[in-house]
Amino acid sequence: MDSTHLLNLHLVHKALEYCGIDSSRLSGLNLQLILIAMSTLVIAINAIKYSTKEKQSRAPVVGYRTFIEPTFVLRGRFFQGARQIVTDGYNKFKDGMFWIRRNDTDLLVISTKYVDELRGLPESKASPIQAHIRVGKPFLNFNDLSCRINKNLAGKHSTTDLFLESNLHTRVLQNRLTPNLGKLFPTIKEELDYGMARDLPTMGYPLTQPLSDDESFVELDTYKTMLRIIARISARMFVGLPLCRDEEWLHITEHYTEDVFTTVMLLRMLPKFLHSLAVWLLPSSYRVHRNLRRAKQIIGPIVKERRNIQSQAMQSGEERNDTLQWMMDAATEDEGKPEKLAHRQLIMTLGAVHTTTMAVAHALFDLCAYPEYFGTLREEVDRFYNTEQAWDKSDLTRLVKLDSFCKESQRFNPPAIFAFNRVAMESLQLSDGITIPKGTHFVVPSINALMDPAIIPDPNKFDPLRYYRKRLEPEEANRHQYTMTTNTELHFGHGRFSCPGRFFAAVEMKLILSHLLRHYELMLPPGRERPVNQVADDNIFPDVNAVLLMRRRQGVQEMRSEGV
Ligand code: HEM
Repeated sequence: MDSTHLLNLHLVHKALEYCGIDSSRLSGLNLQLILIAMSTLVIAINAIKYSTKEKQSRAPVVGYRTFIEPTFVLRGRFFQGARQIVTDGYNKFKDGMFWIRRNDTDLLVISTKYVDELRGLPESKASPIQAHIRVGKPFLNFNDLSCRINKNLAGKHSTTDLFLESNLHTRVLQNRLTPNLGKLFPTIKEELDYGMARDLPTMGYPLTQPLSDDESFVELDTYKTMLRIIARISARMFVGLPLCRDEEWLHITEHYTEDVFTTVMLLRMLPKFLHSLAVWLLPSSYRVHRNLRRAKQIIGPIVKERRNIQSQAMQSGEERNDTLQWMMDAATEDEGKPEKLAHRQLIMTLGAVHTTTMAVAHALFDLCAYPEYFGTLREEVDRFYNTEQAWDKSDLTRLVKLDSFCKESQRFNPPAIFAFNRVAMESLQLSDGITIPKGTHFVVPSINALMDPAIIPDPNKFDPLRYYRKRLEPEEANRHQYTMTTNTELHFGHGRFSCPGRFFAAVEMKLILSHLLRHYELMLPPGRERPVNQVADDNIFPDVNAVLLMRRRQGVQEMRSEGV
């Protein structure tokens, strides 16, 4: 009799003793029969459990290299290798579901075919906020999957948990900022001009000096310069003058997001029970809290002063058109507390500034990597500049080639591998009978959908005018725009909770690109290729250190007195 068999018999003895049966009175054969019966029972119980489990739970886990690869190794590999792992899963299960293991959590990746039936669900059923913000509980509760999930932004540990309290900022972006973009256009452009004149490395804009043929190229620190310009424009919309030109405020808004992300990425590497301790030790977390404290000190008095002026017989003098004022107007008593309004300014900045900067940086890198498109885009931009009529937002919507370029650049360089992050707040029954259990964090592989030849022809070709060409068909003229979302074009989300700031982002982006196209020559440094994107888990970033070369463009005639 081998040692395993002995051990089994010993366990049978113990089990029988535990049940109050005197096992010494049973023969060896009986014991073996009992052993077989117990094993059969265990197998049967498991088989019943498996067959009655909801179909979804059987979704396969992708990424393991071999069946003996430890899960912590797979999670570690996901940090840099997410794209390949998800692509492998997509290629095998694109019409179904599969699990991926991230350092902090498991995500259920679902087919794009489910997006249409899920996109209208309310927060109480499929919650994006829970998926982005909430922090999982440190200890497991096997009855509630959500306890095992640490959400994308680690909630209170990164100070983003204010999102959970209410959606005041989203209401304001949807109801005030987006509908007023036309009216706000001159203000946006004024801030853009101010930023371009101050922050670009080539001075001399507006073109006061004649250009010489041999004017040399200078380096453009692409990401950092665009970040500053976009932080300025966002601040002008969010808090208005004079704070939007305050160096400390701009610094806070630029760095809050960076430090939140650094904190979140570091926390993901640690077990959850260490998070509360780690946030006290991480320098990035310290900076998050310091910037938040300072933001409250800065915004608090402004809110009080504005309220004082308003209460003095509503004589505010000029109408304030910024999100701080709109939030003050729309807030409930609790939402309107000065420290909460300050906090919300930073939360909104978190959604607005780096996302748009990344998109602009990617577009500039793509422009320089495909310089053959400079001519086509410049021709379109110049046509609009070379008229005497004043610029407005509708001019931007007529920049259809530039719009198409932005969309194609985003297709190749989205902000993340996944979109449509949701947590099932209750069991979700899908139309094909599959269930997503309560508490599951699910996502859609948006990057793969837009690289799938079944969805988009010749997907690996960078074709910046593909959407422009589609729009030449009369019935398609108003479709395929940068800001439009569908169940396969998900980089701004889709449906009820799609990005409320994307129309503002598109205005900023097209203004910046058309300004640069109009006034400057840009190129990659000789011998360099397009800067390679960086990845961290499912996030995708442009190379923040990559430089481009730029110089003023020759022979540009300014028709407009304001010198756009
Ligand atoms: C190119 C730039 C941008 C990209 C790629 C982007 C992308 C996204 C995505 C993917 C979502 C999640 C949608 C979902 O859950 O399904 C989102 C949400 C959000 N975005 Fe943007 N965004 C951009 C610019 C902006 C700007 C400029 C603002 C502010 C003015 C903004 C404010 C927000 C807010 C507040 C949310 C949360 C909405 C909610 O769940 O209530 N975003 N964005």
